[in-house]
Amino acid sequence: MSELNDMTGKTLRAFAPASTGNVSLGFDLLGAALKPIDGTVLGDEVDLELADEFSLAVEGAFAHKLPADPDTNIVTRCYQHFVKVMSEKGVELPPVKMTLHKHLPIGSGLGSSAASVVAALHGLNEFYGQLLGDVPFNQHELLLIMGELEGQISGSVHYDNVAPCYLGGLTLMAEQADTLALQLPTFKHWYWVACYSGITVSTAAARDILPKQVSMPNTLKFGRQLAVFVDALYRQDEKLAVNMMTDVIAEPYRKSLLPHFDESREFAMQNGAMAFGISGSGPTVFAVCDNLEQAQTISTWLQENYIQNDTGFSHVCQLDEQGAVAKDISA
Ligand SMILES: Nc1ncnc2c1ncn2[C@@H]1O[C@H](COP(=O)(O)OP(=O)(O)OP(=O)(O)O)[C@@H](O)[C@H]1O
Ligand SMILES: N[C@@H](CCO)C(=O)O
Repeated sequence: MSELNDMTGKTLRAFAPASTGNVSLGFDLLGAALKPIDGTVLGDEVDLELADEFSLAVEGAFAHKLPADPDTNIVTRCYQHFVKVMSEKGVELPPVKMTLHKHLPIGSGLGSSAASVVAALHGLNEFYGQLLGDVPFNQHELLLIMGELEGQISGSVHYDNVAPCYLGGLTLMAEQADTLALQLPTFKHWYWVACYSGITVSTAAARDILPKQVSMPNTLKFGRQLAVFVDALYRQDEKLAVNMMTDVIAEPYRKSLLPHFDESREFAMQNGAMAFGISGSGPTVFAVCDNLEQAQTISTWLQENYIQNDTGFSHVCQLDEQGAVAKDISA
C-alpha cells in the first residue's frame, strides 16, 4: 500500500447522462446522450470514497423503485466485477463506500441501468486511477466491461445506451474487437424533446414482444436508412437525415405498450418536429426539432397529454457531447 497515493478524505463524484437507444432507425446500433437545456440533472451520479469495507447507499428521486437489497443493485455488481478483474491481474484494491444518486426512472427508455453502470465503472476507474497513479482500464476496455454488466441486467448485450452515455454524442456500434463504437457527426442546432410518461416498460419484456424474424422489405429498408443516415450526417444533409428516421423493427410492435403514442406523434409532426419515435424500449418518446420554440410547444403538449402519472416529465434537450465525467467533491 505504501506506493499508493493518499485518497483519505477524498470523495469523487461520477456523472453519467441519460441516453436514447435506437434513434428510431438504428435498432441496437445507434444511441445518443441527452442533456436538458435548462440545466436539470438527467442522469445518475455515483460518489466514491475509501472505507474499511464495501457498502452501497442509494438516494435520489427513484431510489425507492430499486430493490431494497444493495447486493442486487447493478452498482454493487460493477464494484465486485471491477475488483475481481483487478485481483486476477494481481492488484488488490482497498474497498470503497459508494453512494448512488438515482435520478433516472427505471424501465424508462432513458438508459437508466446503463447510466448507473457507466457512472459506477467510470467512477471506480477514475477513483482507483488517482489512487494507483494511472487508470486501471483504458476507454475501450472499460466500455467492454460496461456492455457486459448492462447485458446482465437487460437480458442481452447491446451498447446503444452504455456507449453514448460513456462517450457522449451520437454513437454507432461497430462491435469489433478493437472498435466497439464510433462517434458520429451531429446537427448542433437540433433539439431533442424527451418525454417520459411515468409508466414502466421493462427492456426484456419490450424485446420479447418483437418478432424473431424481420421481413426482406424491412431488412432492405433498415439497411438503406442506416447507411443513408450516416452519409447524410457526414455531409450535413439535414433533410435527407430526418427522412431516414423511421423505425421498421420495433416501433410497430412496441407502440401498443405506449398509451397515446399515435396522437403524440401526430401532434409533434404537425407542430414542427422533423422526427418522432420511441426512446430505447420506451415508454419515453422523443421528437427532433430545429427550432427551440417548436420544441418547447411539443414538450408542453407531451407533458399535458402523454404523461400518465406524477413521476413523468418532459425536457427539451441537446446532445450531451461530453458523456461521463468525474469530479472531486471532497468537503
Ligand atoms: N442501479 C440500477 N439502475 C437501474 N436498474 C437497476 C439498478 N440496479 C438494479 N436494477 C434493476 O435492473 C432492471 C433494469 O431493467 P431495464 O433494463 O428494463 O431498465 P432500464 O435500464 O431502466 O431501461 P431503459 O434502458 O429502458 O431505461 C430492473 O429490474 C431494476 O430493478
Ligand atoms: N436497443 C435497446 C435499447 C433498450 O433501451 C432496445 O430497444 O431494446
